[in-house]
Amino acid sequence: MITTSSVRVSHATQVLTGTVSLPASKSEANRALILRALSGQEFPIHNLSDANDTQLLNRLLSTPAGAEVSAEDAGTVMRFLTAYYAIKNQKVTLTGTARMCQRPIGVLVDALRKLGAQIEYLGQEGFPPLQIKGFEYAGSNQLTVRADISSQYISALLMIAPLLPVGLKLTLEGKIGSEPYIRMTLAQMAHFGVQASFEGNTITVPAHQYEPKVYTVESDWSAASYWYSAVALAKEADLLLPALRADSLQGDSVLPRLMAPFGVHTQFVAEGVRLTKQELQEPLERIDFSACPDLAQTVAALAAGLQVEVEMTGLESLRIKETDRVLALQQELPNVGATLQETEEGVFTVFSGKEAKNDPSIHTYEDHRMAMAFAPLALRQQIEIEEPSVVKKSYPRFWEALAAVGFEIEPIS
Ligand SMILES: O=C(O)C1=C[C@@H](OP(=O)(O)O)[C@@H](O)[C@H](O)C1
Ligand SMILES: C=C(OP(=O)(O)O)C(=O)O
Repeated sequence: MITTSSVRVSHATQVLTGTVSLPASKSEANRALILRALSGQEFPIHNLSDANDTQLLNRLLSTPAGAEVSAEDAGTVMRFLTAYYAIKNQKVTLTGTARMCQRPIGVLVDALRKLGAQIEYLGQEGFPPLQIKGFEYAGSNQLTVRADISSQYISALLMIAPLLPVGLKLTLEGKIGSEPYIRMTLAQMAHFGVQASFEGNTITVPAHQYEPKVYTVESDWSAASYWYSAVALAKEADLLLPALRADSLQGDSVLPRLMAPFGVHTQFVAEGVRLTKQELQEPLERIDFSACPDLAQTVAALAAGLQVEVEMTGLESLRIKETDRVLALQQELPNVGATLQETEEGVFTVFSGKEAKNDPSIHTYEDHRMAMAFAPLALRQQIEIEEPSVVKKSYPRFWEALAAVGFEIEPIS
């Protein structure tokens, strides 16, 4: 783990070959951990992510909850534990980093209150920290929730729904953002014996006991995106990304299709995926990130590196993630010769090919994806990334993995 204030990243040959070490998906791992805890049984979860988000949730679930619990900067931990502690009738104060206390949670708290949870806000209404005081079933088995802010509220409610006396009928209102994450939740619930139905905008979950069953977490497709970007920016590349599957539960497994126009060829092999270079395809279409918001920064930085123009939509949820990611991109892209401008309502265009700074330094705003999205640009010019330890949220061995395929990583104090 690099803990210096920044790292200087470069690559002498721009040729990438070898096997990349990928973390396991923190999304899948954190669902598996919550579902195991809700099952009340012990069973192995293989390939548990070493991401801080997952290690943190694992610790919090395997020790009795103290009076105050911190979800740190992990959205899934904050949202999933709010529902978990409520249904388990555990009295805790749930807090997080300063940024976490600016990330809304009102939709989830309102829904849990309707089900019978007693939850109070200790600071600003609608935001952590929360005091969870107990649960007394209110008799309702139908809820309507907004689906256009964060899918994590919906996943949190779905996972506890089978423990309610008669299950739950959840109606989703508005545009459904991050939908593949909702489907991932339902697929993992089905793995543990709970079959929900998702028809139109209504999800029906029966009351049912989760059944113990070994679970193996897939590698993280969001983390794979930085390698797709690296391949697109390299002169030559042949990389193996282990333990990724074509039949993934992760929405970010759209990468083979998304990255083909940027010159990356994906081949599914027995061990995972093999990435090689192919011709850049023109023209690049407008890309909608509402189903895969975690890929937006990767694509914006890559467009800057390739000096192409890209139109991006579906960025609404980026404003309430680890940082305001739209603003962070707008502030940092000019360092590498690009801008991000809202060209129509809801449409953001990366304009590139402007003059990049010499030895640019990228501020990362306590956001792992800012660090990882910009790092592959080192294949085109030396780049400094500030606060490199931020990657520990999802990909603690990111810098080591870059070094293993020829990137020079120089820690700077
Ligand atoms: O459920 C999950 O595991 C996640 C859902 C997404 O968040 P939103 O639903 O808030 O968009 C995604 O950005 C996040 O990294 C992980
Ligand atoms: C948005 C993210 O995480 P979370 O919302 O779980 O903090 C992310 O990992 O990009």
